[in-house]
Amino acid sequence: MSRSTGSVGVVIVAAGQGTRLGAAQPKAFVRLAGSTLLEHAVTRALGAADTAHVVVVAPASHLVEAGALVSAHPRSGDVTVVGGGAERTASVAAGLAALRDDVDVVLVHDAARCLAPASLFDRLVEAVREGADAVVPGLPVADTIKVVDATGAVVGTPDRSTLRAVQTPQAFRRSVLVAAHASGADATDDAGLVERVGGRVLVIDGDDLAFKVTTAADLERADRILGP
Ligand SMILES: Nc1ccn([C@@H]2O[C@H](COP(=O)(O)OP(=O)(O)OP(=O)(O)O)[C@@H](O)[C@H]2O)c(=O)n1
Ligand SMILES: C[C@](O)(CO)[C@H](O)COP(=O)(O)O
Repeated sequence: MSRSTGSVGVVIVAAGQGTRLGAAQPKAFVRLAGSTLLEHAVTRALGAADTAHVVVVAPASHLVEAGALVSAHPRSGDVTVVGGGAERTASVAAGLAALRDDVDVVLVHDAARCLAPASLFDRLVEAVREGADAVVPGLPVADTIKVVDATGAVVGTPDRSTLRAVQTPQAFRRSVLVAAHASGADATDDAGLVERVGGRVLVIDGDDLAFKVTTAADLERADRILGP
């Protein structure tokens, strides 16, 4: 494994509708302590030590609004806004295609995990720089997990100590992620695509702040964390 020395790019996917949140606008454009989820995510991504380029993937209906939000950031020149797809995987692919040529370490991040701190980005980049192809943050699970069949009957109880609840950002050597996306495989996260093509994925300690805003209760949790 060789050390990576090129630039770091971050793809922030923000093109989902946020159906489960039920807001009047797409989730990334909902406000939290005065800023949108998207702005919180962009600020933290650009706050990471090595971030050179950020690609924001926005809904086609909100490209102008996303551009206006990004333009307020002092480093707006390092941010590109593109349109997303119908599925998260298609949105990530659109973001990947817009990364600068000199980027060789890519982090894929959900705008919905808007409080993931810059320090988490830094730890992931370091792990790729040390030679890993794909590195994701994960937390131990608190519940016992059952595997069930279509009837609801339990078919297994995995050893909980081997399980991790995986977050974003997820970090990759660019060539590895591009190849995984080109394979046409399907997965609920980018690490899953790499796994499908036989790649090795490393899990490092996640961060409680990287939780996903999915429901109104999650938004309230984020609001409480940011305080008055
Ligand atoms: N077509 C899509 C679907 C999702 N996402 C992004 O992927 C991240 C994780 O998705 P999730 O939290 O499930 O968001 P939504 O799909 O918007 O939520 P819901 O399923 O409630 O509609 C979010 O930042 C979302 O904006 C995206 O860019 N493009
Ligand atoms: C990428 C992800 O956030 C990792 O936990 C998750 O898989 C996204 O899933 P969703 O169904 O698109 O919310």
